[in-house]
Formats: sequence, C-alpha cells, structure tokens
Amino acid sequence: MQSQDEYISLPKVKPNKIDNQEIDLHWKNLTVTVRMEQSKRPKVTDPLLGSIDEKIILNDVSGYAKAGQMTAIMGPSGAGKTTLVALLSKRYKPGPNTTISGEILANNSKYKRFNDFGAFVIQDDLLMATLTVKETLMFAANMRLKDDLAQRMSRVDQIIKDLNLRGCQNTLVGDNIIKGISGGEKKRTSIGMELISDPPVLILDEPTSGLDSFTAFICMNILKKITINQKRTVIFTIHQPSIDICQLFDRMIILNNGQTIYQGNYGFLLDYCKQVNLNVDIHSTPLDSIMNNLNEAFNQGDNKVTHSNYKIYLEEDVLKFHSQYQGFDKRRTQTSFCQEMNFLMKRQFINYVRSPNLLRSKIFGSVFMLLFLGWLFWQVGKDQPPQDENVSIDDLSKYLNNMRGACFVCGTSAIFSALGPLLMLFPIERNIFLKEENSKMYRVSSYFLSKVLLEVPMNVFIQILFSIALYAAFGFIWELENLILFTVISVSVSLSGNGLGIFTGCLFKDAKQSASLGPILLIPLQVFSGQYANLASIPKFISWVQYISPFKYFLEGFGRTQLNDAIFHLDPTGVELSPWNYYGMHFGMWNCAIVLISIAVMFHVFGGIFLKLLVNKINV
Ligand SMILES: Nc1ncnc2c1ncn2[C@@H]1O[C@H](COP(=O)(O)OP(=O)(O)OP(=O)(O)O)[C@@H](O)[C@H]1O
Repeated sequence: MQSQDEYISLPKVKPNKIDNQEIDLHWKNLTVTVRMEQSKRPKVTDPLLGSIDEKIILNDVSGYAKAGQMTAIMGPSGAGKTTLVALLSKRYKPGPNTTISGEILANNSKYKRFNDFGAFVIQDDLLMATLTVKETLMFAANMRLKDDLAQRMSRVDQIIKDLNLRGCQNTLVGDNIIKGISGGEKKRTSIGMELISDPPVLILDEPTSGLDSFTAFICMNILKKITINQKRTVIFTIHQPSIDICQLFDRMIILNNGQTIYQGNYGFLLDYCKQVNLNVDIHSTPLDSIMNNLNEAFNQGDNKVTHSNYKIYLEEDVLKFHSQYQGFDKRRTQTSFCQEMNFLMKRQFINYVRSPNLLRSKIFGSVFMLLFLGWLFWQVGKDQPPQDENVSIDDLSKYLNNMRGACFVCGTSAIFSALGPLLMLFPIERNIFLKEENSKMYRVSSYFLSKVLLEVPMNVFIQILFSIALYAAFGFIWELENLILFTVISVSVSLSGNGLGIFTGCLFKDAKQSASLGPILLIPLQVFSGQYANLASIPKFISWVQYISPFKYFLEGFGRTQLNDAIFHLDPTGVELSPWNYYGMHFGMWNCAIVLISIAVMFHVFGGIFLKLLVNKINV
C-alpha cells in the first residue's frame, strides 16, 4: 500500500516569493464537555455520548493543518465542526457548564489571540450594503494597515485581482432593498476583508454555503491559488462538496459525534475505504460512500469508517506530527484611535447618504408629524385665558389639558423620531459591528464614539428645525428665551431617544428581540413618569423608574416655557390656581432641562457599556 504522502497532489503553480511567515496549526486531545443543568438523577454512562447529564461535543480530537495546504473539516450535522474551528480561532466562548481540555499550538507555541496571526471568515456575509466592493476593501485596508495611502490602495487592487473582483469592484454590495453584487462576489469580498492584512492562517466557516456548485468551485479555486501562492494555512468547514471541490483539498478531517473518523489526504480516502472494507460505489466518490455509510450506520449500526478504525490505521501519523517551525511573529494590525474614528465616521456618513430608507423615513416622519401635530394643536398657546380676570374652571381645564396634550405629543414624537430609524437599522448594523469587532478591526470605543458623533449633530439639527416649526404652529410665546428653552428640551428629549435606541439595541443578544422590545421599554418609562398612574400605588421596587423617565420632565419642561409664573383666578370667587398645582408638577423649568440632558447622556453611556458587554457575549 502507498504511504499517504504519495497522494499529495503537488501544486501546479510555483510558489511566489514568500514575504509572509508560515504557520502550522496543531491541536492535541481536544475535549469539550457541556454539563446539562436540568437533571440531578444518577449518572448513566453511554460509551459514545458520555454520561446522560453531560454532552461531549468534542472527544479527544487531535489533528493538524499545514502551511501551504487547504484543510477541510467535514462531517454530518452536529459532528462538532463549528466547535473545532471556534476553538482553533479562539472564538469559542464557553458557558459556565462547559469544560475544555487539550492543547492548541501554532508552530509548536501556545497562543491566546488568534488575531495575532490569523483571520476568521464567518458563514454569513455581513457587509455594509451601501458601500461598493472597492470601498469595503479600502475600509478594511484603512483599518488594518499602517502603510501610507498609496500602499493601501495598491494592496486593495491586489486583493481585487487575486479574488477576481475587478468586474464588480465599483458595484454596491447591496442587500434585500439595494440591488448589489452576487452571493459569490459577496463571499469573495468577505474573504478579501480578512485577507487584506495578509494573515498567515485563514479559517472559514462554511465558505460555500448558499452558493451554487459552479460559484462554490470558483471561490474554492481562488482560495486554493492563494493557499499555494502565499503559503497560507487555510482551514474551513464544508458540507457536501462536489468532487471538483474535493480535489482541491490537501487534507481532510472527518468528524462524527465529536470524534475523528478520518484524517489525511483526499487521494488516500479510496484506499482507506478499501482498508476498512467499505465498498465504494463506482458511481459515487469515496466521500459520498463514507457519508452514506454514516447515514446507514445511524439506523443499522454497521459503521465501517469508525473512530476505532481511525485509531488503528491513521492516528499514529497525526500524533507524530511536529511543526518544522518554532513560534511566530505577532501581526500588528491595529491603527490609531483617531484614524479609526475618522474612517468609521466617513463610512457612517456614506451609509446615511446612500441609505434611501433611513433618510426618507427621517424626513417623511418629521414632516408628517409636523403637519399632523401642527393641525391638531394649531395655535393652542393663543387660547391661554387672561390672568387678570376670573375664568371658568371648564375653560381653564380645557386649555391646560390641551397644553399638556401638545407638550406630550411634541416630546413623544421627538423620542420616536430618533428611536425609530435606529430600531430599524441598528440591528442590521449591529451584526456588522459585532463581526468586525470580533475580528479586532477596530475598538468598541471608536465605533461607539464615531456613531454618537455623527448621529448626535444630525438629530440635533433635525430637532431644532422641527421644534421651531412646531413652536410657531402651536402659537407659543414668541420670545427668544422661551423658544431657546423649548428647543433645548426638545433636543435633549430627542437625544434621550437616540441613547435609548443604542441602549436597547445592545441590551439583548438577539437583534430582532431588541428591535421589537425597544418601543415596549418606553411604556414603563411613560406609565411610571408620575403623570398617568398614582405613584403612591406603584410598588416601591419599580417607582424609581419615574426618575429616569424623560416623559416626567419634558411634560413639565415644555409647559413651563409657556406657563412658568402663570396664576389664574377662578370664577366666581377669584381663588388663585397655579397650573403647576393643577398638573401636580413641581420640579422647575431649568431643573427639567438639566435632568433631560443628564438622561440623554446617561442612556448614551449605558449604550456604550452595553455595547462593550455585548461583544463579550456574542460571537458573530
Ligand atoms: N453549549 C452547548 N450545549 C449543549 N450542546 C451543545 C452546545 N454547543 C454545541 N452543542 C452540541 O454539540 C454538537 C456539535 O455542535 P457543532 O455546532 O460544533 O456541530 P457542527 O458539526 O458544526 O454542526 P452543523 O454542521 O449542523 O453546523 C451539536 O450536537 C450541538 O447541538
């Protein structure tokens, strides 16, 4: 029988001059066990799955992937492929009940940060839809390379050439709404974003998922060329590859139930099947036969390509592996904080300008609310009863109720006009941010600050125009001081909405959940503001919500810009009535403005903190 090495199909392309270091990855005896919480019954042990109340996700898995080779990790669903690549790329975040043992080495050295020498391409192509392919790659180059502009541009051109993206380099990436590049081009753009910094190791999770077989082959062929030309270590998980794709693989690792059942060259697979007495149908590939055998064995128990056979015939070679290299130099890919801010703000700005939905919804929403509220409370301020004559309680309460209504809708629309677009777009952008942060493209702080610095002035500008127009429509006192105070309160309320949007966007792990629960969180803020429920009857543990409720303060703040010192005299006795006693509000005009500004700052700070916590909780 031939030795495995005779089956290595040597590359037909001559390697280029390698200015990149070569890194072999090697993992030994990796075991991942999750203890199930629900059961306290006595442990029963299954030889394959471990004890009933614990699940062995990877069971003593060893293997290696060499520089200049493509290593495919395969196996049926639930075999442990994703867990293995997550461990190799240090993206695995174990829960409290998870135990991990074993060793992972890069050139015989342990590593803590995979990003020091490697890059990871996730399964989903999370890209900014409003940028072109070239702009997307340029953004990655700006974030990852410390070279000057000319060098960064030439690197981007090189990647575009390597990944065969020239034809679509100036096309928008696109999404469901914006027509953009194809699925295969998106996948290559995602790969390009990671390749830009020339990582010696590239790990990809399902790089062919969602692609037709021809496009999948093109993508894999490009990866093969890069692997050979630049001596990269390329590892990926893959489901049911075609025979053409299989022939590109240098090594294959097949897992089943968390155990290795084959590891070696693709060419050796046929001989191995013969060795373990597995018949390979002449109409199918050895890989298909193995997968069919696994399926049949699941029902009948007649498994040929087993872990025990792997241990007998193949494991020794794997355990003997020792990289010829020793250690590696860490890549320094992080640019300065200011540079990150600069490029992130530019990208955000382009995104705003090119997002038809965002701009349309902001402008349409503001104009609609202005017309509607202006019509509903047209010149309400002019109905103020005289203060030097007696007025009927009915007329006064009608006026005061209308004023409260006008102030309420004005503040509520300020909150929602800031919150609405964020709830619509932040969940999409959030995943792009999480992906980019996970690959350490930039700092959380620079992303957060750039977002706030771009969104705050835009909200402030729109809100100033909105509140001046509404102020005129409501017929409020045309004095500069009153108008300024009204505008300050209005802007602070809008910024509270902005902060609340970011805060709720980061509060939950699931982006859809945060988008749908965002408006619901406003209900307690509204109900417990003290205006709609008697605070004395609200349980103490929740009554503190009133103090962080913008509703409590903007209702009084807006009202006081018109009625701060007003005293009315009631018919027939002339008894005095302060509107603030009528409303039951006694916080004071400037106090309301100051607290509203503080709440806006507080929601933004909480948003920043939760964003930081979110990146620790989720891997994208
Ligand atoms: N935290 C966990 N708790 C319990 N079971 C888990 C946990 N994480 C993973 N598993 C289980 O471990 C097994 C391996 O999961 P993994 O995602 O690595 O499989 P996979 O081979 O990538 O599957 P697929 O091809 O379907 O993505 C699955 O059965 C999965 O349900």
